[in-house]
Amino acid sequence: MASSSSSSSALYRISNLQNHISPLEATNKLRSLVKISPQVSEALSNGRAVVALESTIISHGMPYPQNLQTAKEVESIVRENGAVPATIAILNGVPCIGLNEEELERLASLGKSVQKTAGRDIAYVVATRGNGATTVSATLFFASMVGIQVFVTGGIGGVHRHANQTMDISSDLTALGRTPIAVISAGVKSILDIPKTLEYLETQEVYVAAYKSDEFPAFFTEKSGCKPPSRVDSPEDYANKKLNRQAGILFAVPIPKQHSAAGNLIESATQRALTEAREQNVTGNAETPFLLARVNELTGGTSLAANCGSPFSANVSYLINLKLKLDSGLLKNIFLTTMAAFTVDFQLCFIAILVWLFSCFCLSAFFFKKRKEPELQDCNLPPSPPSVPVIGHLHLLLSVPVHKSFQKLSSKYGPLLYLRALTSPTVLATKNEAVDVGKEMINVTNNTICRMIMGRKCSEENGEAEQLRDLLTKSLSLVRKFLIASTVGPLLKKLGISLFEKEIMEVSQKYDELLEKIIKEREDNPNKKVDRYLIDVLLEGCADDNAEFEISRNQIKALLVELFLGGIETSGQTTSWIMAELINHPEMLKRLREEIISVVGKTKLIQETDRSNLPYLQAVVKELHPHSPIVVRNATEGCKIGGFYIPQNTTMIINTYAVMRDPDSWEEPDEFQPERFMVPPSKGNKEMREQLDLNYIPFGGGRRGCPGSNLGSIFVGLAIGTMVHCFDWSIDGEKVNMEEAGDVNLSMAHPL
Ligand code: HEM
Repeated sequence: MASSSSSSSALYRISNLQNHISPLEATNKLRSLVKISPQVSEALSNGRAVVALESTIISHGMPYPQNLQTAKEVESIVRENGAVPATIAILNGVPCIGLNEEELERLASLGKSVQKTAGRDIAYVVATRGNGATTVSATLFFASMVGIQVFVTGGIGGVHRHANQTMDISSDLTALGRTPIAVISAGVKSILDIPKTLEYLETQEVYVAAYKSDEFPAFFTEKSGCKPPSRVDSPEDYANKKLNRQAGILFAVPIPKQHSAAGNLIESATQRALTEAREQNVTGNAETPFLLARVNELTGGTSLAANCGSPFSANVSYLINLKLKLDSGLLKNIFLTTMAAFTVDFQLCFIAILVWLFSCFCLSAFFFKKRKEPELQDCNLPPSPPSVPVIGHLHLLLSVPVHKSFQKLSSKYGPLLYLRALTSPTVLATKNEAVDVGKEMINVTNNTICRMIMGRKCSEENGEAEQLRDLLTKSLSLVRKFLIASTVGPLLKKLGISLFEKEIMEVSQKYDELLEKIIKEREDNPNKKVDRYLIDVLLEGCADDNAEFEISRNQIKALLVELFLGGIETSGQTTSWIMAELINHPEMLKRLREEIISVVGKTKLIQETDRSNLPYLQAVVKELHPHSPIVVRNATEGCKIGGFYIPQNTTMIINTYAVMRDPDSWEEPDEFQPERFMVPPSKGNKEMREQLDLNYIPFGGGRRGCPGSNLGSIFVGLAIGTMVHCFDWSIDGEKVNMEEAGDVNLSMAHPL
């Protein structure tokens, strides 16, 4: 059953990492942490059939809510066949065998922010209390641990085509070799090396049989050209194969006839992509991403999946449908990242530190006299909500989503709040800060930013794009940590605790490797004098002792990281929110489209120069959801704000979210009303326009305000304009779900 009380401590969980070294001990310890659903538990003790299901296909296979619907459909087919489904996943560090509706919904809606968890990752995800979607190898591990004997999955991994150079062999195969479970799958995809996969399974002593076929199926097609070691024709046959061995059994069930047409289409696209890869000499690690992307392009991704999504049949063939449906979804290549999992992990570590600090403080309060701060005693500090002894208001700073809890406090105590995290003072200023921003936001994609900086995009094919996205997600998860660290960090540093150093070092090392590669490529570019981008100018400055500016190689890298971080996620999220609002307000979408058509026409694409003639487009873009709900400043010296005294070294948290939703400043602040920004530039409205500018702070403000706001406004206007101009939009259900993910960046809880 669920974890013991001690297991809720992060340190305890982290100590579990050592079990990685000793798998047997790990298995025993993990068993005590596993949560088995009442249905699965009852079925196992009564000897009823239980079918294990993996969860990576839910989190990474399709977008929400399609994935939820499919997961439920699959479970109900298992039930219809008289067995109990046990979908396996790790939630908040607890391995769950069998998910209830709520858990399934959560997993599905978290999507790709859940860590894809193979066997080797289990200890890490559990120890850091993360959310993990189990792959074949991890599902095998948990299923066998609790005594489940059958596992149905879409497909298993295999030996990659260039494994002789790359050693890329899926751990699914070794896991099968050591786990005595019957795995039913649709075979192995032809982008893998099927003959070598079968060889490897033989080495692992895995019994392999094709179901009612003399050929081993290739996932999308009935035939792969490879002969399976054996064949089974009925469940009885299967039962006869179920010997008491220590290795797994793999049953490969060919795609059902009714789906073979769609399967053949995917297969022929795969074959074409393989030929192209050979022609273009794409090999090694670059080959699989190249093939997946190319097959996606050639098949149109989801349209094919929809064709394959017909009702599941009553026997094991349902898994083929599932496979097809999910895998086509996978090919869609949608990368949705949120920071939810990281938040959880961070909070846990922090709680552990807190417990320790609490003890230290109790002792110090007992043994040492409190230092007085006479200079503050007569000061008119801002109002302060009740605090908890020793930790002060730290619990408020850690609450999620922090901007909403601050907004509530401000509505009760006023625009300026004095908070104390341990001993560090913090001021929340939530009103009318003078800022000089207010330009529309823009969708600056990863590619656009990279192209502007270095003249080429980070390529999907060689994995660079994925690498960059991964680094951005990790960096953004560190942002929240930095926010907290900026309030309590100096104190902890004094106590010899360095927060997140290891994590920061890892991320920065990976950035360094990626950027070093890009910089070298630019340095070796023979056309660099003609074909000049930002990076070339910076590199020239670095190499030239007499240049107008001085910049080191490391500083160039830091600047590029800053631009990636500042421009990519912000623009992407902002665009999603705006588009979601427009879809929920079809009359506004219609008005915007009419404006664009009247200026641009129906046959041309919207250009940068059209923007000034599109006031409604500009207003729509301005009516955004602020991507960074809080920005932070530090008072380097004591000062007065709004009549209150702010002591030196106070961290000031500006709640842009609350300012942008302040009912004293905005009429109906929670409503999407682009019209509020359509104030005619006549003299009479000057004051009104100035007031609007003062209240409008989604780009922060002052010297550290966003330097990319202007640049962004050009491209994002174009992105929104183009999407509205060129496409019809419709969604499942009546409205887009506008729930906010509770995090430091305002992302959609249910990505559009
Ligand atoms: C819709 C798009 C964007 C939004 C909502 C946004 C928002 C913000 C916010 C709120 C800040 C913090 C400001 C403060 O502390 O006062 C910031 C900082 C920054 N932004 Fe943006 N930004 C966007 C686009 C861009 C783009 C396109 C770039 C450049 C390519 C960029 C580069 C930066 C940088 C480098 C900083 C750090 C500035 C500093 O610390 O001095 N941003 N952004």
